[in-house]
Amino acid sequence: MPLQPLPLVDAEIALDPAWLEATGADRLLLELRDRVPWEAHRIRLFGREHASPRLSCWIGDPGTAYRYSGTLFEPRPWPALLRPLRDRLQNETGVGFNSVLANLYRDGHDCMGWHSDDEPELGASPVIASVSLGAARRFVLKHRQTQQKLAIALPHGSLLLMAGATQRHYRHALPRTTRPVGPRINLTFRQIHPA
Ligand SMILES: O=C(O)CCC(=O)C(=O)O
Ligand SMILES: [Fe+2]
Repeated sequence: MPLQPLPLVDAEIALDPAWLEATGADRLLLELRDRVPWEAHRIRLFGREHASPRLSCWIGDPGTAYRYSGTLFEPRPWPALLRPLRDRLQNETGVGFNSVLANLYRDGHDCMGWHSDDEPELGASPVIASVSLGAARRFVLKHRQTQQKLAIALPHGSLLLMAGATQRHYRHALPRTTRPVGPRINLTFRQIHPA
């Protein structure tokens, strides 16, 4: 299924709900869960350090260190099973992704707060390719000025592409849920421009 553009002012965003076929997505979910060196990153919020409410791993080519929530993360090497995904994304988008932030949301308590992926090393108009595996969760975008909101379910095997001015005008979040949900892995492929 092709990427479908989502109607949202000041944004360039598109979704393919079934970018990966189901068995490939199943295998990726299980293997990533076992093989990625998941860490509880420390994040700084209002001057205090907390363990972030999810597990993460920063993966990338040498030279793609990433400053995020006040901490500098050195990249872990690419696991072999992510290379075909990165190559396919590069072929389909023309973007040379050199890094990926992997997040593991163990259950509905795990979440991600409001933010934009607008760190300077991502450049002026970052292209973010977000692949979701496992439990479908609600992803929410909110316009910085108008507060206009869009909520999208991100199903197993989906690809969400954010580009253009999306990060400038919108913040996004993955809210907590009280619904009983299984684990979810999200991969946000990025292009870091080394300083
Ligand atoms: O888990 C998601 O779908 C969102 C992840 C995200 O926003 C990020 O990694 O910056
Ligand atoms: Fe993000």
